[in-house]
Amino acid sequence: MRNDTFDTIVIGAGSAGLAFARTAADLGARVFLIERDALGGTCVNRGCVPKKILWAAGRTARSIAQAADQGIAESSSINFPALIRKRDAHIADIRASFADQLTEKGVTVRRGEATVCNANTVVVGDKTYHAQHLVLATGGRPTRMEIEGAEHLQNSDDVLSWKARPERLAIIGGGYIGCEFAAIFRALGSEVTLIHNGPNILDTFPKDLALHAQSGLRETGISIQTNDSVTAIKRDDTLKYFCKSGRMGTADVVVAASGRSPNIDQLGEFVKALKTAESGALAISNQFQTSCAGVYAIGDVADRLPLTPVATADGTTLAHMLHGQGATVANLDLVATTAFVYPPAAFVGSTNNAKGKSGTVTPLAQNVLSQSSHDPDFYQLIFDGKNKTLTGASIAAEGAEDLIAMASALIAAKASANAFTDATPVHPSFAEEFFSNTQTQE
Ligand SMILES: Cc1cc2nc3c(=O)[nH]c(=O)nc-3n(C[C@H](O)[C@H](O)[C@H](O)COP(=O)(O)OP(=O)(O)OC[C@H]3O[C@@H](n4cnc5c(N)ncnc54)[C@H](O)[C@@H]3O)c2cc1C
Ligand SMILES: NC(=O)c1ccc[n+]([C@@H]2O[C@H](COP(=O)([O-])OP(=O)(O)OC[C@H]3O[C@@H](n4cnc5c(N)ncnc54)[C@H](O)[C@@H]3O)[C@@H](O)[C@H]2O)c1
Repeated sequence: MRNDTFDTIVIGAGSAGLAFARTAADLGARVFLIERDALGGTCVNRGCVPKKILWAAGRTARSIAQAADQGIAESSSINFPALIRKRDAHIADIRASFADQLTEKGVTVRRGEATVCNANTVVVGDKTYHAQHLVLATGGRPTRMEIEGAEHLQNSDDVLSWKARPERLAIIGGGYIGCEFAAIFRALGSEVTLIHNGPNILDTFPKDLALHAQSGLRETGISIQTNDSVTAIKRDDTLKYFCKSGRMGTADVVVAASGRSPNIDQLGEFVKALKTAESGALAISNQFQTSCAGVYAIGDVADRLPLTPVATADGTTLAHMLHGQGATVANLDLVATTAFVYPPAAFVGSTNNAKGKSGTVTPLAQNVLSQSSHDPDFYQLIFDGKNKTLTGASIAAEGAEDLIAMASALIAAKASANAFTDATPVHPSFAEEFFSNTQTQE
């Protein structure tokens, strides 16, 4: 058997590419996986994992700072370099375990930058490889802002490789990344300004949840400038940023978190000619096929939802489609998501500002609990007006990133409003409050 010819070539060993390669190999396919950087891609090396470790440290710092309220003596000092060393060692272990798994499963891994010649041919360095199927799983990168002094900006890749914590931080963009970094670095002791170009942060989230998160971030001392943007950065003896509103600020670091762009352009002319969607990502069919037969796209490079669980699910599904008995494509309406602020803000399903949703949405219950606590909890349940089945949920509370998965399962099971009346939650608990309000406000 030729060692340059495979059943499938996969470009990119991030969440999507790894899921595809592992599953396809389990199904008996000969898989060739190309990666130019570290195994694990964005999520493991410069995304979810390093971010969540910092988030967990920030949560601990906040708990210690609030301990005095509970009669516990307060004392905290953060050794940032030690935290980063521990985090990076953990990430190195994950990468090593990926390498072992791929070897065990017989996936051929090639390190280097891939260029696509046609639907069946890929070049890495001076070698050419062939396959029946080609899977593009090249992910995305931070979008470069085109402003005066852009060379002074840092991005999420830079933030997650910092060895020291900046004292004064300005962040441009109030999406997931901007809000999470703002919350984390504030919790770790930095002075933070967040500059967002819309009327409120987290503008892809249900409005009430986004406003709740915004006021929570402000309460921690983060300065949030909405309907504003940075137009220029200048460095002389200090780093200065100039805003559209006329405001000016100084910071040790200015971070651009204004969005991400799919990695399409570096793959060669053949891929550049594939059809893209409005989002800029590759347009795909409901079988993940791009505009060229035999060429597939999964993960952030494809026009889906740029989240790890979607990349992983789609990679697994496509492997079953190409090398197994087929599989059902993950329903994006059931994908739960969380912004890791404090407390985490999570939602799933239809929202009061969801795009493309039809029918009536009736928020049955909405409440702010624990007025005396530092982090009031928030929830919102959306029921289909006619059938009173649960179609959406928002939660901002300690543990919301886990609770929201239960809401997703209830939506999948088409739970009715009665499910909340029939079930008896724990006392005293957050669930107790929102179950009983659902019952009384129906
Ligand atoms: C700061 C941050 C925090 C995040 N937090 C979360 C979170 O908490 N939860 C969540 O669900 N999602 C989160 N995300 C999003 C998540 O990381 C992505 O959705 C996910 O990693 C996408 O996986 P992927 O496999 O599509 O792409 P990637 O993981 O980006 O992998 C693509 C791989 O392709 C390689 N590649 C690209 N071009 C080539 C080429 N020409 N040749 C060879 N190799 C190539 C790249 O080096 C990379 O390793 C976060 C993202 C960021 C940036
Ligand atoms: N917890 C998570 O699941 C998580 C965390 C991080 C990232 N992600 C994924 O990564 C994707 C990218 O995240 P992101 O936060 O970079 O992008 P984003 O598109 O979610 O948010 C960017 C925000 O920046 C604002 N913006 C753009 N240009 C601006 C400017 N010039 N001035 C001020 N504001 C500006 C936009 O209005 C937008 O709200 C997300 O959509 C998400 O899918 C997920």
